[in-house]
Amino acid sequence: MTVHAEPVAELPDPADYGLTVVEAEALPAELIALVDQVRALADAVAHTEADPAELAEAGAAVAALTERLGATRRMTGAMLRQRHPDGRIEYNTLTNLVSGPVNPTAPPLELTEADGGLRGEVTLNGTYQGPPGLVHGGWIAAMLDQALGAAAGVAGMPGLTANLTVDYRKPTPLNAPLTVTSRVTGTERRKVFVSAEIRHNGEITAEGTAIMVQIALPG
Ligand SMILES: CCCCC/C=C\C/C=C\C/C=C\C/C=C\CCCC(=O)SCCNC(=O)CCNC(=O)[C@H](O)C(C)(C)COP(=O)(O)OP(=O)(O)OC[C@H]1O[C@@H](n2cnc3c(N)ncnc32)[C@H](O)[C@@H]1OP(=O)(O)O
Repeated sequence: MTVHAEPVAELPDPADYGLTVVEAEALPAELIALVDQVRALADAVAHTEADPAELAEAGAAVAALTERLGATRRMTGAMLRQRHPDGRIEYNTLTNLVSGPVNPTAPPLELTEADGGLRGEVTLNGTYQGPPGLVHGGWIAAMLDQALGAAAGVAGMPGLTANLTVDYRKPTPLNAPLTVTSRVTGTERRKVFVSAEIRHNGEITAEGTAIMVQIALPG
């Protein structure tokens, strides 16, 4: 494959695209803890057999909390900036569906640099269910897409997914540790070729490849 694309010398600052930037260390620990509580709440709601009176009471309590927390609201596209001790800077959308630290719908999947790419561990609860006891195929694709996009991003070539291919090799279990890995495999003009896998007990359950097209620099 011809290699033409160049990592951007310095990642574009999302503020130059008109986006709010939040420093990772500015996120209150209480917010992270609340997000975790809401994840557990979603799982409890999805599986509860509580009686109608208790459900009505819980619904009213949640509605009151929603109103209270909704009173102050960040912009939708806010970006998270992480400054690493070695000077590297990483950006992610704060409420990213797969790995946003303040999105209760996102599992706590943190991808960190390893073996020339990215690696992360995640255990998915029953709210990610497709077939009984198994992770939903659309969610598997979402996790692969994120790992693929983030691999291009940390390599200094952030872009949008133009094309995504997923192969489901084995059923991916719920409530079991999964490993997600990804890396850049090549570049051609603005195209960045990436590949990723999800493993359980060392065996690949799903793998994907994508073409990410590098975003245009502001201005
Ligand atoms: C807003 C930015 C804020 C600042 C950000 C700063 C830092 C961010 C850093 C890191 C971010 C980190 C992590 C993000 C992680 C994950 C996010 C998950 C990924 C997603 O969730 S992302 C959402 C879904 N995604 C879309 O919403 C894309 C919709 N789409 C489009 O926006 C356009 O479609 C686009 C831009 C893709 C291309 O449009 P375009 O006009 O720019 O480029 P063009 O068409 O000229 O194509 C150029 C070359 O790509 C080839 N090409 C194009 N399409 C192809 C296809 N389908 N298959 C095969 N090849 C294809 C052409 O053939 C040509 O190839 P060649 O060079 O060989 O001619």
